[in-house]
Amino acid sequence: TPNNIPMGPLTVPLLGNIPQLIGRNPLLLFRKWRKQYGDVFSVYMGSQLLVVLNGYKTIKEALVTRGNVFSERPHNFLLDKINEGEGILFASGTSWKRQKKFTLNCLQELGFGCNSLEVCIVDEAKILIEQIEQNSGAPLNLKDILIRSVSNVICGIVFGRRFSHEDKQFLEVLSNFSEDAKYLGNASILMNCFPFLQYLPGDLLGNKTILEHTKVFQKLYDDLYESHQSTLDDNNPRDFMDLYLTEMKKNSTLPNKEENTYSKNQLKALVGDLFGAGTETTSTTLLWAVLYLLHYPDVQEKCFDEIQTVLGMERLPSLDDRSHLPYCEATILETLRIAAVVPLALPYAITREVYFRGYRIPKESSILINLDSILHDCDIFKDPGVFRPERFLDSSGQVRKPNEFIPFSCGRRVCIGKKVARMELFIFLTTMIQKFKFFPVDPCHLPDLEGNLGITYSPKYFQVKIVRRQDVKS
Ligand code: HEM
Repeated sequence: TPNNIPMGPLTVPLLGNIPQLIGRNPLLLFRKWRKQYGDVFSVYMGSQLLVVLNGYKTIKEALVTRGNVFSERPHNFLLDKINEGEGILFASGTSWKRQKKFTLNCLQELGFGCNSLEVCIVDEAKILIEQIEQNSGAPLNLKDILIRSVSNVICGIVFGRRFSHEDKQFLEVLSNFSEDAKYLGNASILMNCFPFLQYLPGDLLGNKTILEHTKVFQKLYDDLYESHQSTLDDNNPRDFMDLYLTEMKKNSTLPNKEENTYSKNQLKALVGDLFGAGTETTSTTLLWAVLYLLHYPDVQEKCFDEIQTVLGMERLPSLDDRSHLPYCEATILETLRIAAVVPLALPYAITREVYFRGYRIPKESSILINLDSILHDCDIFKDPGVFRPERFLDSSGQVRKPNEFIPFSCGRRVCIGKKVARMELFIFLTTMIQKFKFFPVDPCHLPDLEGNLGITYSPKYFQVKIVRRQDVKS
């Protein structure tokens, strides 16, 4: 290729590879292009070069061995407008490093991996069960209920409170986040390549809707910010917001203003990131789990039998049960693998020219980390399209995770929420399986296993019939 840039499919003038991608599942195309062009290939969105990295060795070499080069995010037209480069998800440089480190420490302090967060998740699981019970036996859109439960866990961490499933403001923010996640992937990529699209009449790409939604979130955030400010006790932090406000106060006395990366706007961006990154991902994984259980009823029964043997029907699952429920754990791992909920991680940027695996990657190129290429690699996971939890069990029935299993990515940008996500997935899923049995609404037409790619890869809309275990006729 000219100038030793990675090879890739033929491009159309001005549009690059957009015509091949429109209306198709990019993940399937990327699988095909990997076979044709190898583990490092190029795709053009307009004139913008995206280098797609595939396979465990290549991705690990980039994100871990050369993590100093592969750790920045590209400018994103929409998110720059919303977050002004602050927060974690789409921030870069010193500000990102400080905010990520601080957030990780806070999450640790607030009970990541220890009891208080677990209590919050178990309480939320009880409410989830009540919500499902109200609709037992009728076709149900489980997605909305799951989003409310999962985001209440984030609310507990960030604001120290939960919201009722009927709270109008809460419901509006959640429905906005869901809609934004659908639009964000396509809208922001296209708008980055063709900024003039923002001036088109109407709102074909959803950019105007997304910006409108930020106002609703801003109102909720402002209310909670004020109430935290007025009741703050530096010595008794109640939640993430309190910890941040205390740190902000400390930093405001720094003589060198450049050093201070703590601000009200920065906090708003962080809260938005924790919601955005923590809610859609985890609830979508749970939804995929239910969808796969509909397709693989034997797996559902094995999980139920294991739970019944270890816990019975009454005692609710807790994190201590994880090691005693290896088949359930393996089912969660298999869902994280097969669903690949964040299949292309988040885009990376190269801020200077880089030589990688013999190729030249020009400055300002974007990099896509194709996690799907690992999680569906048939050399690592035999028959990758088959849902088989046993692949995560060793010969003695204990959980076994290969190093290549990285649904949360790796290196400096690794997901900060992977512990909390794993806790939620375990408690929510095992509690639901203990109490209910999932049935397809129409046994002759199971919901589609091919999903939609936005920022996450999510199932197409489906309903499920959920029946209380005690009401199931054997
Ligand atoms: C099943 C659930 C989840 C999955 C599969 C998942 C996966 C990922 C992936 C693949 C990335 C991209 C890393 C990269 O760019 O290389 C990421 C980033 C991130 N995740 Fe998660 N995540 C999940 C849940 C959560 C939760 C619960 C939180 C918050 C509590 C969270 C917070 C974040 C943040 C803040 C980042 C950005 C990290 C950075 O840019 O430095 N995630 N996640």
